[in-house]
Formats: sequence, C-alpha cells, structure tokens
Amino acid sequence: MEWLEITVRTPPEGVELVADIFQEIGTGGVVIEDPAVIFKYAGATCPEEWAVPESATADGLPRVKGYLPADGTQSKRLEELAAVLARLLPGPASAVSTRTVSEEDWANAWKKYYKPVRAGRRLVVKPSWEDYRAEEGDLVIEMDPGMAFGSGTHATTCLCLRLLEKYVRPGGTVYDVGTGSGVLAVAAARLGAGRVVAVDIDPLACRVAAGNAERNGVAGKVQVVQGNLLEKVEGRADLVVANIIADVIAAFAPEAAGALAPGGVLIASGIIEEKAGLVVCALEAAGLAVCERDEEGRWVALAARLKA
Ligand SMILES: C[S@@+](CC[C@H](N)C(=O)[O-])C[C@H]1O[C@@H](n2cnc3c(N)ncnc32)[C@H](O)[C@@H]1O
Repeated sequence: MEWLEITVRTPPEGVELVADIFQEIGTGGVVIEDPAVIFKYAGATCPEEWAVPESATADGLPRVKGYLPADGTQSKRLEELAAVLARLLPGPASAVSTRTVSEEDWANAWKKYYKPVRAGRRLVVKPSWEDYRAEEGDLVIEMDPGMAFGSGTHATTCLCLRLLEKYVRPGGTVYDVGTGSGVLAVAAARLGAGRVVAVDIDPLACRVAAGNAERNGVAGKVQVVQGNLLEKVEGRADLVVANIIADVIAAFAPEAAGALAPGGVLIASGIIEEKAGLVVCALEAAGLAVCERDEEGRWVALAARLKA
C-alpha cells in the first residue's frame, strides 16, 4: 500500500493548529518533529542514540507530518489542507511538501543496511533473512530484531559480545538486563551458559527476545522476564550484562553487585566516553573492581568483578 506523506514546516506556535488541521482532513495520527524538543532530550542523554535526520533540525523550525492513503482522494484533501493553511497560517513561514512512501519499504527499509557482523573471535550475528557461510569455529547467531533494539551491529552491543566471549563460563548463570532483541542472552546461551535470564522493561522487546531464543534453539535455557532491571529476578548470577545507558548503569551498580555470586562479573555497556568516569566510580562504590575496559568510537564497555 502507498501513502502520501505531507510535511508542513511551521513556526512553533503553529504546531497544534497544523496537527488539528491534519486531524480534520482525516490523516489520523500525526508526527511532530520539533528541534527544540529533539535537542532538549538528545542533549540530556546522548545525541548518538538519536538517529535524527539533519533535515529535521536544519532551520530550527518544527515539522508536522500527516499520512493519507494514496487512493485517488488525496489531491482533493491536499487542496483542502492548502486552503485552510493559507487562511489560518498565512505567509511563507508554513511550507508544505509531499512524498509518496510505500508501507512495505517503510517497514523494511532498515533491513538492507543490516548485514552479518562478526563480534569477537567466534561470534557472528546474522539477520535471519541473510545467508552466511560460517567459517570453522564460528558461533552464528540468527537475529530478527523487529522493532526491538539489538541487531548486533551497534557498537555497544558488539562490545558486550566481545566481553561475553571472555567471561561466560560453561554452565554458569547469566542475567541480561535490557535484553532488547535478546542478542546478548542468546549469545551467552550459545557460549555455554547453563541458564540465562533476559529482562526488559518493554513487553515488545520481551516477545522479540523470546522469539529469537526459539529461533536459535536456546529457548530451554533462556527465561524472558518483563520487568524493571532485576526487580523481578531472584538469586545470584555468575555474570550480569547490561547494555543500557551510563546513568542507568551507575544507578544500577549496587543492585547488580547484590545479584552477583562472589567473584561474579558485571559487563556494563551503553556508556558514552564522557560518562565512563562516573560509571567507574559507581561500580567501585558498589564493591566492584573494574578489570577490563574496551572501547569502540566514543562508546565504552566495562567488565567489573565483585570483590571477594
Ligand atoms: C540499548 S538496548 C540493548 C539491547 C541489547 N541488549 C543489545 O545489547 O543490543 C537497551 C534495552 O534496555 C531496555 N531497558 C531500558 N531501561 C530498562 C530498565 N529499567 N529495565 C529493564 N530494561 C530496560 C530497553 O527497553 C532496551 O530494550
């Protein structure tokens, strides 16, 4: 099915009005891209996590987008929109542009950029729809991340996979906190962990993670739990891995330390380099000694052992 994407650039005070007009001409939901909001949140967390197209912030003006089915009635409704806009928001400040998007392309566009990636010495993460000829010794993990984070290609995930190769012990228990697609939980199980608990706060991620555990033949080892950090998980693990963001990791350090068996290891990722010091301090305060630091670009991952 094809859709007409209508974009109206407007001064901030026009955003609500344009959104109302879209509702009136029957676009259903609207998308608002407001540079002020984007910068507020991107600045407060870290810009690398926000894949914001440059066009969305180029002139500092908000954009309101609505979608109409490209079914032959769209020209009439576009005319209505132009007439109402001219009346209510006169002047060059509000500009309308359109493009046709196909639902199929839209839902699947990301797939063409997702190719098998090697992380570490043995692990290879491959999309479920791609062929890959495994080399001797490869541990191939098949992923379909859907809408969940964790295709395996992000630097923060690769860092975790590399550290998992070093720290997973055969038969050990692993907690994967913020499992997303389940990529790290599946990797831990394939690397020989005896039991893996994969937790995510997002129910959609939990469904995707369970599907990926099944796809990789490790559903019997991987228990998926929906919950906040380790609130719903009892007992101790030999390894806890958490790829979230620096502030969450720092706050989570005492809970992680409490969930580790003596000598157990926390692998923490999703840490932008400016915040690595803050995380190291939090880990040490929680009784964890940093034993390894790995980096990719501006991302840092840490392995820290619970002091005996
Ligand atoms: C950056 S993704 C990591 C996904 C995957 N583990 C990977 O390494 O590619 C972070 C995940 O943490 C989850 N998350 C964020 N805050 C959480 C919390 N307080 N408790 C559990 N999961 C959380 C998010 O829903 C998201 O799926």
